[in-house]
Amino acid sequence: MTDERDTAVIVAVEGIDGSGKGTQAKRLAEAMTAGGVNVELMSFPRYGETFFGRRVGDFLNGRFGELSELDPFLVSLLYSGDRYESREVILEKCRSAELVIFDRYVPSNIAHQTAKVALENRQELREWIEHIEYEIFRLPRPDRVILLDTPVDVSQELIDRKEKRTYTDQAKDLQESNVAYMQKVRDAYKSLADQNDCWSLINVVDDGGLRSLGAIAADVFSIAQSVLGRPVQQVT
Ligand SMILES: Nc1ncnc2c1ncn2[C@@H]1O[C@H](COP(=O)(O)OP(=O)(O)OP(=O)(O)O)[C@@H](O)[C@H]1O
Ligand SMILES: Cc1cn([C@H]2C[C@H](O)[C@@H](COP(=O)(O)O)O2)c(=O)[nH]c1=O
Repeated sequence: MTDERDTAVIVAVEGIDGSGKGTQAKRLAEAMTAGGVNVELMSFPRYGETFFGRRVGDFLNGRFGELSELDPFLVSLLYSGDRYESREVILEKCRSAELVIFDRYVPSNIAHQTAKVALENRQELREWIEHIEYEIFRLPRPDRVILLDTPVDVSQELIDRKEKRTYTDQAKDLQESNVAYMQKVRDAYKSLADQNDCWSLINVVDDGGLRSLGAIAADVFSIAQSVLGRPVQQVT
């Protein structure tokens, strides 16, 4: 048995840095709570809360070297370690809530690390990460992954709007400042969404430019509601 989840439906909100994940995950939690759903929200990495989370912060501040110098197979372990240390908290939330929302989860590790390797090595790295996180660490799999698909130039502007982060004094960390890398991550995310039935893609930008937070939130709510399998009243 690899999945010790009890009853909670797990939704992971994903996307490149600055795509609005934190904002939309929080809005979804608030809207579902207002509609009477018992919700738990968790964000990864847990920078200040776990040993590995602090090491992720070190990595993103460049302590271990430049992106190109670091093997993504090994980098992925920092993030997996953060979730492994959080395993009891995750399982407790899955036992107590009806809906657990993750602002980034295992798919972030798959998209970000596979974007750093050649196309022919991606499948191996993806299976590596899934084996470690879901089989060895026995973390629950998400029921639905919601991808907020955002052009990199737009996400770069949105990162600039972010408040100061706890793990870095820099406006953009090691990965965020690398636009070419972020484009590869976007492509990796889109290809994962194409390949997996449990992924839903939401466009953050349309012909009119950046969509409003409310319009995107309505899409996110509708997907989460369908996974929950019951109507939830939307309190405005
Ligand atoms: N559709 C939008 N319209 C206007 N502002 C937005 C939109 N989406 C996000 N923002 C703003 O952009 C900034 C970044 O959003 P947010 O922190 O939610 O992104 P994120 O994907 O969680 O970023 P990261 O991965 O770097 O943590 C915030 O100030 C947020 O309010
Ligand atoms: C959870 C997780 C994250 N990452 C990457 C994605 C981002 O570049 C950073 C986290 O930055 P944020 O501003 O706090 O969202 O780390 C990853 O590669 N693997 C993961 O599991």
